[in-house]
Amino acid sequence: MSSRIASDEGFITLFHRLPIACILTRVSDNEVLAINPAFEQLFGWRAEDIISHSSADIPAWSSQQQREQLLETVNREGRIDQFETRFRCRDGELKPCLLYAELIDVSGQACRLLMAHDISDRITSEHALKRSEAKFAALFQDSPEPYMLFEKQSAQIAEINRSFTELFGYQAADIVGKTALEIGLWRHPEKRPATIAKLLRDNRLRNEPIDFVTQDGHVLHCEASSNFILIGDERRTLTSLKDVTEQKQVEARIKHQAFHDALTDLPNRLLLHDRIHQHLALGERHGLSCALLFFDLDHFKRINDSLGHSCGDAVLQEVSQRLLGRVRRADTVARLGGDEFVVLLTGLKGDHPQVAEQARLSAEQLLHAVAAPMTIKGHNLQLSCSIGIALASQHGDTPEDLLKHADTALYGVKANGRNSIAFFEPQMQIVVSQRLQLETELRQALVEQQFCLHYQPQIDARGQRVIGAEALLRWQHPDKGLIGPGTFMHVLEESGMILQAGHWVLLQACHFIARLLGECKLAPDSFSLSVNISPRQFRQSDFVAQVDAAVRESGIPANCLKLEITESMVIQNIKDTVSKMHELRAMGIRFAIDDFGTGYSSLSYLKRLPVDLLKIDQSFIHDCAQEGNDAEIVRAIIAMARSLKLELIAEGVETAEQLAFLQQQDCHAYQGYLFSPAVAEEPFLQFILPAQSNIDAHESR
Ligand SMILES: Nc1nc2c(ncn2[C@@H]2O[C@H](COP(=O)(O)O[C@H]3[C@@H](O)[C@H](n4cnc5c(=O)[nH]c(N)nc54)O[C@@H]3COP(=O)(O)O)[C@@H](O)[C@H]2O)c(=O)[nH]1
Repeated sequence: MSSRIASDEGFITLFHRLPIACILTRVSDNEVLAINPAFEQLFGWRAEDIISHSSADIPAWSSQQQREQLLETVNREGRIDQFETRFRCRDGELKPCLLYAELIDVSGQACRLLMAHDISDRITSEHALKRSEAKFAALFQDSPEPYMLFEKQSAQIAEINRSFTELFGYQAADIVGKTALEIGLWRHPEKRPATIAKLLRDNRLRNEPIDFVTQDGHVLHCEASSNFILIGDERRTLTSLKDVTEQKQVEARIKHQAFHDALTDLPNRLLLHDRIHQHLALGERHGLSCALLFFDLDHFKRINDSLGHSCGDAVLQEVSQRLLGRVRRADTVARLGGDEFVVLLTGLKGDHPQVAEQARLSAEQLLHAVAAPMTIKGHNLQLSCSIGIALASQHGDTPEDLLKHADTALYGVKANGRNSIAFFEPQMQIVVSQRLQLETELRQALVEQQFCLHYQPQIDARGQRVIGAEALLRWQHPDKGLIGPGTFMHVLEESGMILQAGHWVLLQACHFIARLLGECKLAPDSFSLSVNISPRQFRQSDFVAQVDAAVRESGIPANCLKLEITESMVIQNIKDTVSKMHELRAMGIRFAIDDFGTGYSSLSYLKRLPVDLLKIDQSFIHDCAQEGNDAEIVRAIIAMARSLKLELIAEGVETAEQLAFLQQQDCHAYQGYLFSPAVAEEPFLQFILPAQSNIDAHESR
C-alpha cells in the first residue's frame, strides 16, 4: 500500500477485508497503489510484484488491448460493469474474470478501483451447458425416433428432427412456428384438449396412443411421450413419437382372424355368438326379435371328394357371397366350419306368427339363392341346402339354446330328405338324441367288435350250384339282438365310421374266402365272395392299397373277391373311380355294379368301366313275372349285359315265378329268399360242404 493513501484508514480497512480481488491504481500515472489479500490469493501475485508498478507493466493483464479499452471506458464514463477478461496468475494460468472498475477519490487522489470476480466456475458450467446443449441437439437431430419440440406456452412447433421429417413428410420450414392443430397433424383434433390436460396434470405423457395424419394424408398410429424441458431460458415441450401403425395393423389382423373364418372372411362361431347376444339384448329393449337360420349344404362332401378341396373351397366362397347378397346389412352371415353356415336375421317386428313368417320368407329366398346354378373351375354345379330355424324367445333366450335348436331343426330337415326348411319343434330333440345314442352305441360296437358278417348264397339255377355269396354286415347288439344294416348303415356313412367298419368287413371277407378255399377245399375258379363298398370307403386315397393288403394277408386268389359298387358312386367321380378300378382289376379283383337299373344305366359309361357283372336290382325282380314295365326293364338290362359281354345276377328273387321268368330270359344266376336269406358262417358252410349234397338237402326240405 502506498504511503500517500495510507491515511484513508476506513477505506484501507475495507479494501483489505473485501472478499473480492481488488487492485487500486492512480489515474494520473497509472501506478498501482494497492492490491488486497483476496487479489493475492486469487492470482498468486505478491504485493511487491505489483505495487508501485505501472498498471501497463503488471503481468496480470493477459491483453494490453483489453486493459486500454477498460481504462478508456472508465476514464470516459467513470465506471465499467461486467468487463470480461482473463487475468494471468503467477503460475501462468489464465483465470476468467468479470471486472468492475470505478473512479474513486482516495485521500484526494483520483484512483481507479478495479475488482475482479472469478468466473471460472460459471465459465466451466457454461461450457458444460453448451456441450450438453450440443449433445442434446445432436441426439435430437440424429435420433431414430421422431421428435418434436414445442414452445410450452404457445404450443407452436419450435423444432423437428430428421426422423419426424422422414415419417411425416414435413420439412422444418413448413411447420416451425405453427401448432400441430394448424397443420392438421391430429387425426382426431377433438381428442387434443384431454391429452393436453393429462400432460399438464402429470407433467408428462407416456406412450399416449394418438393418431396423426402425415403431409400426404396417411394415418399413422403413434404412441407419444412428452416432457417439459428447459432449453436456455425457454420452457419447451419435448415430444417423442413411436410409430406403431404396423403393430396396430398386425394386432387388428390377429383380432380379425380370431373372429372370422379364414376361407370366406365371414364371422366365425365366436363373433356370431357375440352378435346373437347383442341382438337378444337389443331386441328386448326395442321390442324386436331375431331368427337363427342354420344351413347345411346337401351332400357337400361329394363335391370335395369328387372335384377336390380347392373346388369345395370355391363353392363355399360362392355360397357365402350369395348369402351375403340376400341379407340386410344389419344381419349376420357366419360360417361355423365345413359346409355349415348360420344367418342371423335381426330387427324382426310383430307377434310370433309374423316373426316366423318373415324368417320363413328369408329362408326360402336363401334356399333359392344357393340352388341357382353355379360354375366353379369349369364345373357346372347345382347345389341344394337344408335350413333349420330357431326364433328368439320362442325357441330360446340364449345364443347357445338358439344355435342348438336351429341345429336340431336342421337335423329334422336332413332326416326328412333335405333341400327344405324346418322350424324347431321340441319333439325333434328326441330324434336327435336317438341319433346321438345310436352313434355312441355304434362307436362302442366297433371297439367291442359287436359286428359280424352274414352270407347270402348266390346260385346258378341251371345246376342249383352255389357259385358265390354276398357278405352282409350285421350288428349283434347286446340288448336288441341281431340288427340289419338298414338301421345303422347311414349313421356309419355320415359319421365316417364306415371307413373303419368297411375295412373290417373287407378283412373278414378275405379271411372267410381263405377258410372256404382251405378247409372246405373250394376251387378258386368256382366261387367268389361279393363285398359291398361304400362311396366314402372307395374314395379313400389308399383304398387300392387296403384291398391289396387284405388279399395278400389272407393269401387268397384276388379273383375270389368281388367288390360291389353302385352306379351313383361311379358317376360322382368317374375319373378317379375308373382309375382305381383299373388298378384293382390289374390285381385280379372283380367288380359288380349293384342295384343296376336304379341309376343312370348308361351304355356309354358302362363301356368305360372295367366291370365283370351287373346285379339286377331287386325292385325290378319283384313284379317281373307280371309282364309289366319291370319285365321290360329286366329284359333291357339282360340285353345290355349281353351286348357288353357282362355277367348277370338277379337279386331279391323270392318266388319260383320270378326265377322262371329270369331263366326264360337266359339269366340263371340269382340270390334271394327263394334259396336263402343271408345266414351266419356256420349255416352257410352247410350249403357248400359238400356243395352238391347240401343243395340237394335244401331242395328236399
Ligand atoms: N358298405 C356296406 N354296405 C353294406 C354292407 N352290408 C350291407 N350293406 C348295405 O346294406 C344294405 C341292406 O343290407 P341287408 O339289410 O343285409 O339287405 C340285403 C339282403 O338281406 C336283402 N335281400 C336279399 N335277398 C332278398 C330278398 O329275396 N328279398 C328282400 N326283400 N331282400 C333281400 O337285400 C340286401 C342286399 O342288397 P344288395 O346289397 O343290393 O345286394 C345293402 O343293400 C347293402 O348295400 C357292408 O358290409 N358294407
